[in-house]
Amino acid sequence: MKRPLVIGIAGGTGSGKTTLTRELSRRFSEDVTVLYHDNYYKRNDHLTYAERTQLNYDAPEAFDTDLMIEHLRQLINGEAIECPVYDFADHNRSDETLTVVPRPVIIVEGILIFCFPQLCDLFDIKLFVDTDADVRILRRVKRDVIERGRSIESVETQYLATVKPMHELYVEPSKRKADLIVPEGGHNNVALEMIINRVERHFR
Ligand SMILES: Nc1ncnc2c1ncn2[C@@H]1O[C@H](COP(=O)(O)OP(=O)(O)O)[C@@H](O)[C@H]1O
Ligand SMILES: Nc1ccn([C@@H]2O[C@H](COP(=O)(O)O)[C@@H](O)[C@H]2O)c(=O)n1
Repeated sequence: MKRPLVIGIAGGTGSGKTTLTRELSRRFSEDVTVLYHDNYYKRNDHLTYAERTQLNYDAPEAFDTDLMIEHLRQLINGEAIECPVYDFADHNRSDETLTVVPRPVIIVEGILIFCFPQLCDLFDIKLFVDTDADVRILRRVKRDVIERGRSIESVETQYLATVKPMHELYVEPSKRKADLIVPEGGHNNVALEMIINRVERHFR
C-alpha cells in the first residue's frame, strides 16, 4: 500500500480547524481518517472535577502526545488503532475508545501539534488556520456554552488565565512551522480548492 498522505492542521482555538477538516473529510469521505489531538488530553482521574476545571489545557504537557505519535505511526503502517475519546464536559478522558482505521489520507488536528518536532516530521503538509483573536473568542464562547457545557463566566476566566497566554507563547509562534497559512479555515474556498487539488494529486 502507498504511504498515506498525512496533513497536519493547526491554529488557535476557534480558528476553524475542525471546519476545514470537515470540508476535506466531506470531499474525500471514505479516503480520510482524522486524529484529533484533543482526544489525547492526559487522563486526570486522580483529581476532582473542580480541580480539573482549573488545569491549563493549552500547554503542550497537557497532552499525551507520545501516544498520539505511536498511533499515527501505526496508521501510516496500515494498522488500525483504538483512539481515546475525550469528554469536554467532564474535563477528562472517557472510558470509551474509537476504532480508527488506516486510510489513504490522514488528517491530524490540534492547537499545538506543530510544537512537537517528532509529530511534525510525520506530516507531509502542514496547514495553519489563521483567524483574529476577537473572532476566535466570540466563536469559542458560543461553542463552549452550547456544545461543551460551560458557563460564559468560566469561558472568560479560562480564556484570560490560560488560553490567551498559551496561545501567544506556543500556538502563534508555531505558525512558522506551517507550509501554508489559511486565513479563516474551512470557508476559504480559494485555499480549500488548492488543498483539494494537492490531495487529488496523491491519488494519481
Ligand atoms: N469562516 C467561518 N465563518 C463563520 N463561522 C465559522 C467559520 N469557520 C468556523 N466557524 C464556526 O466557528 C466555530 C469554531 O470553528 P471550529 O472549526 O470548530 O474551530 P477550531 O476547530 O479551530 O476550534 C464553529 O461553530 C464553526 O461553525
Ligand atoms: N477540559 C478541557 C480541555 C480542553 N479545553 C480547551 O479546548 C481547546 C482546544 O480545542 P479547540 O477545538 O478549540 O481547538 C483548548 O484551547 C482548551 O482550552 C477545555 O476548555 N477544557
